[in-house]
Formats: sequence, C-alpha cells, structure tokens
Amino acid sequence: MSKGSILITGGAGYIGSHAVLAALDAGWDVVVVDNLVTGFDWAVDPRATLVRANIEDDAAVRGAMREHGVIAVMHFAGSVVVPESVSDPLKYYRNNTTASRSLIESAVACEVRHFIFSSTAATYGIPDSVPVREDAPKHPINPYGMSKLMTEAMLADVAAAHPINYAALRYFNVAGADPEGRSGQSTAGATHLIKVAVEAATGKRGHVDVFGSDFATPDGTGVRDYIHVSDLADAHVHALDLLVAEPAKSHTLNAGYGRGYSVLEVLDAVDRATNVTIERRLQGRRAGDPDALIADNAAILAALPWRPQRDDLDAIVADALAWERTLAERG
Ligand SMILES: NC(=O)c1ccc[n+]([C@@H]2O[C@H](COP(=O)([O-])OP(=O)(O)OC[C@H]3O[C@@H](n4cnc5c(N)ncnc54)[C@H](O)[C@@H]3O)[C@@H](O)[C@H]2O)c1
Ligand SMILES: O=c1ccn([C@@H]2O[C@H](COP(=O)(O)OP(=O)(O)O[C@H]3O[C@H](CO)[C@@H](O)[C@H](O)[C@H]3O)[C@@H](O)[C@H]2O)c(=O)[nH]1
Repeated sequence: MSKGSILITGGAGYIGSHAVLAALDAGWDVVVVDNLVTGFDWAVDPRATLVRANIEDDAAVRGAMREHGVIAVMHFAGSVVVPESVSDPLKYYRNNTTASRSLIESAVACEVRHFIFSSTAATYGIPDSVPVREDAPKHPINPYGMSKLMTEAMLADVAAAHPINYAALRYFNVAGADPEGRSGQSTAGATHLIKVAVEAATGKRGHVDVFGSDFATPDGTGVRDYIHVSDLADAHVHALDLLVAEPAKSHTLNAGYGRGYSVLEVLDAVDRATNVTIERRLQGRRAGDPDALIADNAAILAALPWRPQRDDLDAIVADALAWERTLAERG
C-alpha cells in the first residue's frame, strides 16, 4: 500500500533520480518536477510521474501538488557548478535561492507539511577544523554555497511561521551510482573527481589533473568525504519518516561518512578497479579549495535510523565505473 505522495524536484538529475528510486522502493508515490535543464527524462523511473516544468512555474507545481495530494517535497532542483556560480552569481541566486522561494511558497499554499532540502558542505566555506559539525561557522566562499545557505535561512523562518517542518541535508562529496545500474551521473562536462577519474579510466579523457599537491594533508592533495549516492538517497527517505513522525521539529544534518580520502587515494582506488594506471598531472590549486572537508556525522546518525550501506571507497568507485561503462555502451 502507498505511504502517500511526495513531490521530488530535480528528480531527473543525478542525486534526485536516485532519491526517486529510494522513495518508490520505500512505498511512496512520486511525482517529479524537472525542467530537464541538466536532467534526463529517461533517468526518471517509469513508476513516477514526470511533470516537465520549472519549479518557479507556480501553476504547474501547485497543480501537481493538489492533483497528487502531495504531503512532502524533496527539493533537489538547482544549479550545481561552483566555478560557474563565481562567474554568473545571479544565475545561482535565481535558480537556487529565488526559485526555492517560489517552491517553498507553493508548498505552504498547498499545505504540504514536510520539506527536505539539498544543502551542501559548501555552506561552511573553509572550516577551521575537520570533521566539521553543523554548528560550525558558515562562511561560504562562493555564490553557490551562499545561495544554499540563504535557502536554509528561508526554511527556518517559514517553518517557524507555518505548519511545515524541514530537513536540510548538507551533502559532502556525492559519488557512485545505483548498484543495480538503474541510474548514475550522466551530465556531460563533469568536474567532480570520481566522475572525472572513471571517465579517464574508460578512455573518455586522457588524464586527470590533480589540483594542488601542497595542501596540509598527509600526501599534500585535497581530502574529501565521499558519500555513495544511494546511501544519500536512503538518508532522504529516513529523514522524511522522521519529519512525518515528529511534525513540530526540523533538522539540519551533515550527510557524509566522517572519513576523508585524498585525491591520490581516490585515483589509486580507480587504478585498483581497472588494473590500469591513470595518468596524473600535478597542477596548481583550484581557487577556493579547502585542504580537507570531512563531515562530523554524529547528528545524522543520532537523528535517523540510517546506517550507511556503501561506506567503502572501492564500492563507490566500482559503481561509478559500472555506470560510466553503461554510458559508453549507449554512446
Ligand atoms: N553533486 C554533489 O556533489 C552535490 C553536493 C552538495 C549538494 N548538491 C545538491 O544536490 C542537488 C542535486 O544535484 P545533482 O548533482 O543531482 O545535480 P543535477 O544537475 O544532476 O540535478 C539537478 C536537476 O534539477 C533540474 N533543475 C535545475 N533547475 C531547475 C528548475 N529551476 N526547475 C526544475 N528543474 C530544475 C535539472 O534538470 C536536473 O535534473 C542540487 O541542489 C545540488 O546543489 C549536490
Ligand atoms: O579533476 C579534478 C577534480 C577535482 N580534484 C580535486 O578533488 C577534490 C574534490 O573535488 P570535486 O569533486 O570537484 O568536489 P568539491 O570541489 O570538493 O565540491 C563538491 O562537494 C561539495 C561539498 O563538499 C559540493 O557542495 C559541491 O557541489 C561539489 O562540487 C578537490 O580536492 C579537488 O581539488 C582534482 O584534483 N582534479
């Protein structure tokens, strides 16, 4: 029996398409709102209903909420390229902040009771120390992080004023693909390390640039907390159950494993998976890259019954590689 209907924005994108799978598998009915600007209609599981619309299209969004009796929103839609947010900040304040405002307003107008928001570790900027806790200072160093922090602030104010609660999940570095091969990261021009590395391993690019080898880390390369996208999707389903069970409480939670890997450790893992050595080219640092970004995940482990199932760099790489091969076969 269905648990009820939820609306997933950005459900045709990388993380959203995995959340659609997790929500459907958990017994929710799902309606996706996505304008396919970076997503793909084929990435939406056919059990879900796809409404091709911008989240700022109030008529389409409210129509979907009312028609399906939506009780909760999972909000993944947004613009996600950090350097682009620096060169075109207004795009990010439009698509991440203003568009989120419209969506939240639609949720309130349609008496949707629960809201889950894709926030980011980029809200912390360069942390004073790692692992970083949720109450650490938030000083984003790019418009992307600020556009998300502003949406967190809106949600806090709206939840205080209206009968809606929320979970803001601050994702660390999302990677991997559905272990059953149903979805994965498919957008061209990827910049994320594991995606770039599996593209190199499958011959789509010739080498990997290593951005910086003089960081204050054991091997000098940047350290990040990589979380498997399917574990992250499961965290959303658990967060939804919590919001439904305790409607007066909202939550802001880091979503990471609490363990970091360096760029070279990631590339070694990809080499292990293929028995081929990817060419590494040491480059200068990328602007604004912190030495290390690792989640303190005590809060999410305490709040949710969620327990990571794929906290293993080799498993993340294996799933990312399998998806990259699927994409290559499709051409
Ligand atoms: N990938 C990461 O490592 C990461 C880390 C932290 C946070 N996030 C957040 O997670 C969310 C999903 O990211 P992703 O990596 O899956 O990106 P993605 O680009 O694959 O997915 C975004 C989806 O939203 C859709 N979309 C964008 N703007 C829209 C709009 N105005 N109306 C309707 N649909 C719209 C796109 O078509 C796409 O399907 C984003 O909000 C992102 O900021 C991602
Ligand atoms: O070709 C590459 C790509 C990345 N890196 C390095 O690999 C690490 C990870 O980089 P990347 O995969 O680009 O992720 P981040 O820059 O850490 O940011 C991601 O993770 C953040 C949360 O931590 C999200 O908010 C952002 O959306 C998302 O881009 C960093 O040290 C990079 O300098 C390289 O050396 N070579």
